[in-house]
Amino acid sequence: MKEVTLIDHPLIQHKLTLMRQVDTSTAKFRNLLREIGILLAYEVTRDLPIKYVEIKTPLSPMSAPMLAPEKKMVIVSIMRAGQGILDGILELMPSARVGHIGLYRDPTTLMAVEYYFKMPHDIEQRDVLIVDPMLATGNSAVAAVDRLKELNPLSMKFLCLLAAPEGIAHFHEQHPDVPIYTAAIDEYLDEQGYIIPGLGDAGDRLYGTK
Ligand SMILES: O=P(O)(O)OC[C@H]1O[C@H](OP(=O)(O)OP(=O)(O)O)[C@H](O)[C@@H]1O
Ligand SMILES: O=c1cc[nH]c(=O)[nH]1
Ligand SMILES: [Mg+2]
Repeated sequence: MKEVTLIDHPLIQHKLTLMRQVDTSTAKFRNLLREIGILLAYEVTRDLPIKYVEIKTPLSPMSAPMLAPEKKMVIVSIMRAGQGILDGILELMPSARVGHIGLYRDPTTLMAVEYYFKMPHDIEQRDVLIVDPMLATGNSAVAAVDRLKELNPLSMKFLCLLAAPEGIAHFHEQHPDVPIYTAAIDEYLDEQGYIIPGLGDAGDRLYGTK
């Protein structure tokens, strides 16, 4: 399949530019990521199926669309930085089930190291939306999908804010069946595996740890 969807809505682009700026505070960065999470979730759920139900307005009966109840989703956040997008998505979909996978990049090998994994028990009956603001080398996203595939969910999508071409290529090579949604594709990775121009270390900027 090998799909990349660029979600380049003007509101998202504007907010992303504010996030990238070096002097944007932790509080502003956090709020912008939450707001972008809402907008991204709106776009990425565009294909959710609907069902018609009979309702009454104050003036008339009608057959009206609602989300099909059998279409069950789980949002999987790659910690830490995924939590920032997750907060926005949950504002839009407050009853969504949530899974967490804790991964950090080893700074020398740039490989993902797992430290936490907790998913809803019925994930094999659900469609998974994995969220992480950054797709850099792609090692974290690939590791998350590797782990989730062991649990056999119905489908998976990967949603991020910024992707590097190298990360997209690596992810496509390993998981051509999982579509990527991103708000921007940047230029390249530097020697430390940071996205250029990027926004820096998303987790550190979100939580003020640097
Ligand atoms: O594509 P990759 O090269 O794997 O890089 C992307 C990963 O790096 C960041 O997490 P980080 O390891 O910094 O952990 P953190 O969120 O706890 O800061 C980011 O949130 C991704 O998970
Ligand atoms: O640029 C990058 C690359 C990986 N992780 C980040 O948070 N930022
Ligand atoms: Mg980090």
